[in-house]
Amino acid sequence: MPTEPSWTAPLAEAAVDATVRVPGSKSITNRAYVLAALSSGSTLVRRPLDSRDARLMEGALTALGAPVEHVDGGVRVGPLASGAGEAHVDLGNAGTVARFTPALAALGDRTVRFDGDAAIRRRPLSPLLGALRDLGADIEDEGGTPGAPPFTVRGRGGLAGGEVELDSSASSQFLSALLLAAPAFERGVTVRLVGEVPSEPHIAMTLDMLRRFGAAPERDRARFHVPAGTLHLPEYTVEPDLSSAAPFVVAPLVAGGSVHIPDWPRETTQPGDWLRSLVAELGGATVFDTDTADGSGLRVSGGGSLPGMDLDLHEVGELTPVIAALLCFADGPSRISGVAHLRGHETDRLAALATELTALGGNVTETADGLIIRPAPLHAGTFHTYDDHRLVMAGAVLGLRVPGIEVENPATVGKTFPGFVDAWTAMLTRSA
Ligand SMILES: O=C(O)C1=C[C@@H](OP(=O)(O)O)[C@@H](O)[C@H](O)C1
Ligand SMILES: C=C(OP(=O)(O)O)C(=O)O
Repeated sequence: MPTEPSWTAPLAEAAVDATVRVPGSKSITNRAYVLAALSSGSTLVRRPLDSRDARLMEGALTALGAPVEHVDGGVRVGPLASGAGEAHVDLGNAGTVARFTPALAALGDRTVRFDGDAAIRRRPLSPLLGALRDLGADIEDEGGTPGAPPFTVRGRGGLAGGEVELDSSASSQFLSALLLAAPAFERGVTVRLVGEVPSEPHIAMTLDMLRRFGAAPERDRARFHVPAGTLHLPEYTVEPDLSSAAPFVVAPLVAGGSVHIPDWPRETTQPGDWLRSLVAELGGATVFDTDTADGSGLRVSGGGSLPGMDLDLHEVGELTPVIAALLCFADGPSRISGVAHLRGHETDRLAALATELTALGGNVTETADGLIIRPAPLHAGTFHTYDDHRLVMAGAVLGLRVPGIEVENPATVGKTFPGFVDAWTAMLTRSA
């Protein structure tokens, strides 16, 4: 991964007062691309995310035989075309690519090798590969850790489908992967979940998007059934990424003032929408505004002191780094729980946050499934980011109140938000 000099996260010299446009949702963009590739006709995906993870998905689908074209108004993705031969898929450190694309290879007829960054080799995958094998996929481990990249999928031109058991407790993306590909199996797929699944909103997102593309998924508690069917949706417009919006949403709680985020959806399956209730619990306010010069969106305001919080983030785990940074400024102790699976994210996020916040003077301890954060004054220092985009965002939040926070390798935020540093700097420049 390319690295660059560290970035001194700017201090908020005044209350914030800014409009911030955030890029398209990673989770929605990469689902739309996968569903488009599984469809009978092409889909124009409007306002998609353009970032490392989105480009990796575009590259994966191209390698698997789907045409992907950047056109006026978005990205057009066409159906997967059959074709023999060998292909290679670069997973980078994109969970969505690593989890969503092996099933597509198993349904095709190429021999496809999957590998990516060193970090993706350590992230959980084997329960999904096991379920795909149970459904008839031919997947060969290549040395290393069994059930982890690198591995090779030998497509046999289709799979019958049927019923399969899945443990999706390490990542909701295993379940989403089977559900997204299910309509292309001859008999569809029925998944019986064992254990709990985190990130429930992302499962709702998968079911919602399947329906929009014409599938008929059904859920009965831990049993999911998606019948075989033909998908097609000529156009799909991607919502702004509400998890990428998280640092901007919490900025007024730390610095005072308000931030307007255009196009925040009134209804959404994105986990980031939960931030609206968090802001209210922390003494801030959110309002949907319709008549600003920048169009309709969400206005977030804050200003008072922050109480300590007891938060189970099981359903919204990807928000943890930014929330942990925010809670360092609370005037009472906080506990974050329900996120043991974050140890298998871009990095072990619980260990990384405890280490980095402690090094800056924080009183932060790791628990088995979360963090305990007690009030303590923070000081200047380097905030290491472990090639994790959300740690860059967390470092930026710390810098609002603590002078001299040096965020290491800020470019790694390009996984989901390539223009983050500029957008953050502009928010503070306009507000000063
Ligand atoms: O399906 C998705 O798009 C995602 C699901 C979640 O994964 P986990 O369930 O592994 O946390 C989330 O953290 C990730 O950022 C995106
Ligand atoms: C866990 C995350 O990413 P991925 O899609 O790589 O799992 C994340 O974005 O917080």
